[in-house]
Order: sequence, then structure tokens, then C-alpha cells
Amino acid sequence: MAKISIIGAGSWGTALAWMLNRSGHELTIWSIIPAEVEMLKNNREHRDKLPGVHLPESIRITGDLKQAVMDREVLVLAVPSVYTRSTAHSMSIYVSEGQRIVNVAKGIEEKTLFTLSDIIEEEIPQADVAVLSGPSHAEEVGRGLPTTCVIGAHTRKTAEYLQNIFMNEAFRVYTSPDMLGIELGGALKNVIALAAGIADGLGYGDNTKAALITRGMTEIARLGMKMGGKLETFSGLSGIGDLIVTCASKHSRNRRAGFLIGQGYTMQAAMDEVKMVVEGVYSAKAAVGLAQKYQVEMPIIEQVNQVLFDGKPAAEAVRDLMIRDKKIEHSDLPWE
Ligand SMILES: NC(=O)C1=CN([C@@H]2O[C@H](COP(=O)(O)OP(=O)(O)OC[C@H]3O[C@@H](n4cnc5c(N)ncnc54)[C@H](O)[C@@H]3O)[C@@H](O)[C@H]2O)C=CC1
Ligand SMILES: O=C(CO)COP(=O)(O)O
Repeated sequence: MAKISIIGAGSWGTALAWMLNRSGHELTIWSIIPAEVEMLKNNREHRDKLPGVHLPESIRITGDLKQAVMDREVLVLAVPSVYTRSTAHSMSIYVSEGQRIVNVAKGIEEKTLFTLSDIIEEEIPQADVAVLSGPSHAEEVGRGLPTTCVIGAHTRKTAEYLQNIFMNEAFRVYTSPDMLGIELGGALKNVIALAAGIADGLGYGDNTKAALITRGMTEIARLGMKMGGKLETFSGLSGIGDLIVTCASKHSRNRRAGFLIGQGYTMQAAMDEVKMVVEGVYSAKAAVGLAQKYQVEMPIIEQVNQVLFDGKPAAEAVRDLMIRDKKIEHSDLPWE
């Protein structure tokens, strides 16, 4: 059994702590917020972010980063993507050579267009960085409902080591060498989920949702493959799998924020209402930045940006998508 620390005590960090503790590992949860540390110690439950999931006394809760990082076999980085760099920077002095860090957040840094593993490797060059992603809402993992994910790592050895640690009867884990594809799928699906939520909020139907999921995946794969990600990954758990769950689930923070925007809320009012992190808002501009850098068309993601940041009415954005130039469905499947 391994000593594991979860860095970040939101809904996902808390659910993973519960799940890994159940497998018999020794768990510590760290939070930067003193009030959150006290609340978790006192209540043994994150009542705001993951109500109903009881954290046994055997899980240690701390605000001491040194204590959380040192002498742990695995560090699970579960802070929202906007805090990945600052948290990795603070952790760095305590991380030993080859210590394994699994990033479970989903995002792209707006300023640098780095993936989150790029950021961690820049801040903590001595770490062995891996990623875990897939269709996995905290609310269901925290109830032990069957869930599947994929771990991407630089070496098979690390991927299989982590697979053994994370896998149990309710949490099935696959391995993959395509870290980039996994991270891009996880970050970009959140922007499409905002679009799916907006469509729901506007009162559109299942046809619209299916169109956004399918054409959204085309955009993600088009960009992702140009950047070096693999088609198989975009067809897999961290690609289409996560896109489906995020666009369809009642638990999805991004879909819910989109729904509220479709109903007329401003972006900020929607984020305030959801209370937990809405990663698609932070990834949306980065996605456009990547689309420009790699010269790929991403019309849905463009329209989401205009709705979020330029005040474009959501119904107008959908109309503009519908009346775009006529296209062949797959440009690599011509008739000649
Ligand atoms: N909630 C879910 O079901 C899943 C979430 N994720 C990803 O995991 C990441 C975290 O998401 P959630 O746990 O849902 O977020 P959340 O909004 O529930 O939790 C945020 C947590 O971040 C920490 N935090 C706040 N300010 C901080 C700071 N300045 N520095 C460091 N840490 C700080 C706090 O512990 C806070 O509770 C996101 O990237 C999300 O996309 C991935 C899979 C599932
Ligand atoms: O990534 C997630 C589930 O796989 C969580 O994000 P959402 O809550 O927006 O769906």
C-alpha cells in the first residue's frame, strides 16, 4: 500500500482521497485554505463541494505543504488549473528526484498555452509527472459507482505503477503513452460542454446536443492531432468519453454554467452560482490561442468565446454556426 497525498481539497481531490483510502492506501489531503482544512477536520465531509461523502479519520487533513509532499510515493495534484503553476512552484523544494506526481486537473495555461503537465515539469523538473483523466465526476466516484479513466505517463513503468495504485473494483484504469492527447481532450471538452449547456439553456433539443458533441470532438481532434496527440486518444475515455459525460451529466459544472448563460446569466453570475471551478471559461481563450497558433478551424470554440467574453447573444452564436459555409463532413474523405 502506498503513501499518497492529494494536493487540493475541492470536490475531485476529496473524492479521490475517499476512493484511494478505500483501497487501503495511506491518504493525506492538503489545502491552501486554512478554513477548508479546519472544516474538513471538524466535519470529515466537504459539505459545499462533495456533500454526503464521509472522510474516515484515517485520512489526514493538513495545511502544511512540506508535510504533505515529503516522503509520499505519489502526489495527486488536484487544484484548479489556474493554481497549478503557483502550487507546483510552492511544492517544488520538497519534491525528491523521481517522485511521482499525477495531475488530475483539466486545463491549458492561457498565457503560455502550456498543458498542465508542461507547467509542472517546468516548475518541478525533478518529478516524474503523469496525468489521470476520463469521464469521472467526483459525485459518482465518491459513491463508488463504476468509473473508468486513463493514466498517461512518459514510461510504461510509471503508468503501470500508477494503474496498480488507482485501480479497484469500482475504478478501472487504462494506461497510455499519449499524455498530450489525454490533456488536450480533458481541457478542450470543457469548452464544448459550455456550448452544450448553453444549447440546453436556450431550450434546444437532443439533436443540437448530439451535433455539438460530434462536431466539438472533430474540432478537438483536429487541433489535438496537429499538435501531436493521437486519434485513438480522442476516440477514447479522455476524449469522446469525457466529452459525453460533461455535455450530458447533471453533475457537470461546465454544462451547468453554460445552461445558466443560455438562460441569460452573465459568465460571472453563472460561475458564482455553480460555486465550483468552471474550467471551460479558463480554457476557452487558450483554445482560440492554440487554434491560431496551429492554424486550425474551431468554429464552436470561437463562438463560445464570443458569448463568454464579447457579450454575443447565445442564440445568435448558434445561428452563426448553422449558417456557416457548406462543408464536406470529413475533409480527409473527398470523392476523387
Ligand atoms: N469535480 C470533478 O468531478 C472533477 C474535476 N476535475 C478537475 O479537477 C480540478 C479541480 O476541480 P474541483 O475539485 O472540481 O474544483 P473545486 O472548485 O471543487 O475545488 C477547488 C479547490 O481548489 C483549492 N484551491 C482554492 N484556491 C487555491 C489556491 N489559490 N491555490 C491552490 N489551491 C486552491 C481548494 O482546495 C478548493 O476547494 C479541475 O481542473 C477540474 O476540471 C477532473 C475530474 C472530475
Ligand atoms: O471533468 C470532469 C468530469 O470528467 C468534471 O468537469 P465538469 O464538472 O464540468 O463535467
